[in-house]
Amino acid sequence: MIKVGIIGATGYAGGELVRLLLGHRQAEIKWFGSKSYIGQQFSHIYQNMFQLVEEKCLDDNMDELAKQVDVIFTATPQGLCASLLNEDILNKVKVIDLSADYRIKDVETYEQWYGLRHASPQLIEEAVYGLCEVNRESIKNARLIANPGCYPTCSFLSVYPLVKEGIIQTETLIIDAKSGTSGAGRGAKVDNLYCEVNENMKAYSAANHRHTPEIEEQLSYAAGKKVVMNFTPHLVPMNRGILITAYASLKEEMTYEEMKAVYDKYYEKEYFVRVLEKDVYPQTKWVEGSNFVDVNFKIDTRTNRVIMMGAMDNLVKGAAGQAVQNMNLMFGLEESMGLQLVPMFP
Ligand SMILES: NC(=O)C1=CN([C@@H]2O[C@H](COP(=O)(O)OP(=O)(O)OC[C@H]3O[C@@H](n4cnc5c(N)ncnc54)[C@H](OP(=O)(O)O)[C@@H]3O)[C@@H](O)[C@H]2O)C=CC1
Ligand SMILES: CC(=O)N[C@@H](CCC(=O)OP(=O)(O)O)C(=O)O
Repeated sequence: MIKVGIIGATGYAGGELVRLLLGHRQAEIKWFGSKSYIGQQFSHIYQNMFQLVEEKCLDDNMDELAKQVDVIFTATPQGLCASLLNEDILNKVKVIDLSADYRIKDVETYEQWYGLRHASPQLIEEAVYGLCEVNRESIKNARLIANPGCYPTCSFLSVYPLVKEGIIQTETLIIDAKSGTSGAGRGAKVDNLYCEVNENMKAYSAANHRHTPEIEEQLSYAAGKKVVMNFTPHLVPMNRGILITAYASLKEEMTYEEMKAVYDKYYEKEYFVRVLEKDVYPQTKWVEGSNFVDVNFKIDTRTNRVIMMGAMDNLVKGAAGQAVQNMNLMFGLEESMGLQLVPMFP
C-alpha cells in the first residue's frame, strides 16, 4: 500500500484527489491537509465523504508528513509548495505538486508571470513536467513532479502531434479555451458568484494569462524551436470541463486521412487520449468525471488552416487524475490504476 498525504485536501483539486484515491486499491490517504479546517473532520467539510472518511484535517507540516507517507500531493496556492519543500524532504518522500511552482524551468519567467518570488529555485531543474503521454520514462524515476496546469494539458494535447511533426506554422497558432468555474478553486471570489457566472460567458486574462508561458515552453520542446502563440481563456457557466479550440495555418495542404494518421501515431496507444471519429467534435460532457482527453481536428481547405479541438475534465486529467497517473508511474503501478473512470452523462 502506498501511504499518501495531501496538503490542500479541502480544495477542489485536493477534494478530487481524495475521491480518486479512495477508489485506488494500492493507495491509502494518511494525511488530509488544510489551512482553515485544521482539527475538523474532513467529511464535515465535504459531506459526500460522510462515512467514507473518518479522519480529521491536519496542517501543512511537510517535515512531519515526510516521515509518515511515501508520497505527498500539494494541491495548494501558487508558491506554497516551493516554500515548504527542500532537499531533506525529497530524500524521504516523493512529491507531486499540482501548483505551478516547478512547471516553468526559467525562474525569472515564473516570477514575472506569477508575481511571486520562488522560494526553492534550486529544485526546479530536477522537477519533471508530469505530462505522462510525453514524459512517461522520466516520470518513472522522478522524486518531484510538476503536475501540468489544466489549460496547458488540454491545449498541449490538442495540438501536440501537429506541432511535433512540423505540420503547422506555429507563429499563427491561436488557442481559445473555455473552463468551468471549479477551475478557479473553492475560495470565495466575486467573479465566481452564481449571479456573475450563471447565464454568462466572458474572456479573461487575454494576452496575459499565467498559463501562456507554460504552454509555450512545452510546445517549444515539441517543435524544437521557440513557439509564441495567443492564448485566451473564457469562463463558462459549468462546474467542470475545459474545451479548447485552436487554429493554425498549415505549411502544406494535407488530407483528412494524412492528418488522422499523424494523430494516431501519437495517441493510438494512449489510453487516456481519445482521437474521435471524423467530424465528431469533443464535448465536455463526454469526458466529465473521467481522465480522458478527447481530441479531434478539422482541415479548412478554404483558409488553409486547421482547427484543433480538445475536451477534458479540469479536475481529473487537468489536476487530480493526472496526479494519480503520475503516482502510478512513479511507484511502478499500472498507469491507469484507479483511473478507469467512465465519463458521466448527462
Ligand atoms: N481547480 C482546478 O481545476 C485546478 C487546480 N490546480 C492547482 O491546484 C492547486 C489548488 O487549486 P484549487 O483546488 O482549485 O484551489 P482551492 O482554493 O479550491 O484549494 C486550495 C487548498 O489549499 C489549501 N491552502 C491554502 N493556503 C494554505 C496554506 N498556507 N497551508 C496549507 N494549505 C493551504 C486550502 O485549505 P483550506 O480549504 O483549509 O483553506 C485548500 O485546501 C492550485 O495550485 C491550482 O493552480 C491545477 C489544475 C486544475
Ligand atoms: C476558470 C479559472 O479561473 N481557471 C484558472 C486556471 C486553473 C488553475 O487552477 O490553474 P493551474 O492549472 O495552473 O493550477 C485560472 O484561469 O486561473
